[in-house]
Parts: sequence; structure tokens; C-alpha cells
Amino acid sequence: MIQIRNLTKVYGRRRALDGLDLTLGTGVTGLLGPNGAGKTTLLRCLATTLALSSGSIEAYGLDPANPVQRTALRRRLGYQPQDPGFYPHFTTFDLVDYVAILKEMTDRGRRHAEVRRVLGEVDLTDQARTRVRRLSGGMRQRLALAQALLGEPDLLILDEPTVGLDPEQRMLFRALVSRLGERRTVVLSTHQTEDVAALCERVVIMLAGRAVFDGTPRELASVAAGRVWLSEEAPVASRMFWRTADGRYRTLGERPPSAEAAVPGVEDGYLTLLGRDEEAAA
Ligand SMILES: Nc1ncnc2c1ncn2[C@@H]1O[C@H](COP(=O)(O)OP(=O)(O)OP(=O)(O)O)[C@@H](O)[C@H]1O
Repeated sequence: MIQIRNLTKVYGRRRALDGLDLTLGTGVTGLLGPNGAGKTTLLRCLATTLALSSGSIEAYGLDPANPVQRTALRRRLGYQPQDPGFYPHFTTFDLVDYVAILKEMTDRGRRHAEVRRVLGEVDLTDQARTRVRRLSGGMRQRLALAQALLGEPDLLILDEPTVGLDPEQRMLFRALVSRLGERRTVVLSTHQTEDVAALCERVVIMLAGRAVFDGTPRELASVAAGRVWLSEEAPVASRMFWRTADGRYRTLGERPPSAEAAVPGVEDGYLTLLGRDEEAAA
């Protein structure tokens, strides 16, 4: 169990997190929010790579502000940063092995077996001897996930893990993360509302350093109830609409002429919620 209380993080004069309260348990929680909402800052605080300005985090009874407890907590977490900045000349295997050494896996045989295991989990076994600079963007993304999986951490922190993955890899990723979330706490940030619908039991929407929504994907979708429409013609008077795969137009907001009601999804709920917030701020 992880308790985040009144967490504030200030960079100079910018308040990236503003008195955030959140509890995380077993399962997959998705963080959604516009650019600059504070998602990465929150994940870095959880990963103990960033000191808090005020407030507290308690994870498994450990306080990351205490150096000894911070080390203990680091042993129990895996972190996939947004931009891992890998050494380009390392091979895939050596890079993960290097992280495993940093994670104090001292027994060489067991460590190598663990490196092979995590490379297998992310489907990179065939690239074990490939240098990092020769990997595609999606492969690097999977490499970043592999190192986070080392040692089967209780807490898995993933910052935009699906960026750059092709549709097949995205599907494999969702299956893997769903499986991992059965036994541990997984928290991930994403801009992909389909990821949230497909793999998160819980979704937290962040805006200006606060959590403005906390519920299930279904509850988020229902925020847009009565505001989603399908029509044959483009709705000229609407601001928010897009073409769907069947050639019809999906509109969010007021009902366009001759449109029929559609079942709202996570994206509809998310956009509606953000629109409401803009209205409230205006
Ligand atoms: N090292 C830093 N120094 C100064 N300001 C920062 C720093 N890191 C983040 N910020 C600011 O803090 C705010 C929150 O940034 P953060 O990266 O946490 O947002 P985010 O929700 O992850 O955004 P994105 O979806 O674009 O990744 C932004 O206004 C950002 O400009």
C-alpha cells in the first residue's frame, strides 16, 4: 500500500504538484492528463529520484525521505522513465545486466538468468546482442521496461510506456502489464485513452498538479453520458468531432441535427472532464 499525502513539488516558481493526495494498492492505475499536468513529477517522486517540496509518501511502511528507508524502497520498485538515456554502445543484454548490478544482484549466474527472463518478457531475446543504438524506438521502449522488471518489484512505475510501440507490441504490452498488476502495484502515465480502457482498473486524471478525477474507466466514460453522438454528416456547428472508422462522425457535446446517441468511452469522458474544467476556469 502506498499513501501519498498533501504532496507538493515546486520547481523554482512553478508548482508541478499542488497538495496531491492519492492511495495506491494492488492493480494497474493509469494517470491521464494534459502536458505539464504533473504526471512525470509524481512518478519521479514515487521512484525516489526527486525530493518532495512538502507532504509525504509512505510505501510499504517506508519513508523515501529517510536515506536508509529510501534504499530499502528502491529495492522494491522498478522504474521506466520517460527518457531513460541509455548508453548507446552497450548491447541490450549488457545494459540490462548493468542495471541488475546496480540493483545489487551479485550472483552472476542468477543475475544473467534474470536478465534473460526480463528480455524474454518484453520479446527482446533475439536482440540480446544488438547494440542499443541499433534498436528501433519501440525496441528501446521495451528495453526500458525490461530493466524496470528486474527482480520482480512490488511497485512498477511506468512513464508513458506505450510511446512508440506498434499495435502488436502494444497488445503484448497490455497483456504483460495486466498480468503484472494481478500481484503488484503498477502505476503508469499515458496519453493513450485506449491503454487506460484496456488495462487499468483505476484511472486518475491530473490537472495542474492535482487529481481531478479518481475512478474506474467505466466511471470516467460515464462522465460523457448523453454527450456523445454519431451522424452521417459532419456536424458544422460543433467544435469537437472526429471521423470514425465506419465513415460516420462522432461528436462530443450538444446533439448535432439528425445524430443518434452513442455509448461513451474513456476518451469521451476524459475530454468532457477537461472541457468542463476549462469552462470552470474561464
Ligand atoms: N526540472 C524541471 N524544472 C523546472 N520545471 C519543471 C521541471 N520538470 C517539470 N517542470 C514543470 O513542471 C510541470 C509538470 O511537469 P511534468 O513533466 O510533471 O508534467 P507531465 O504531466 O508529465 O507532462 P507530459 O504529459 O508533457 O509528460 C510543467 O509545468 C513542467 O514545465
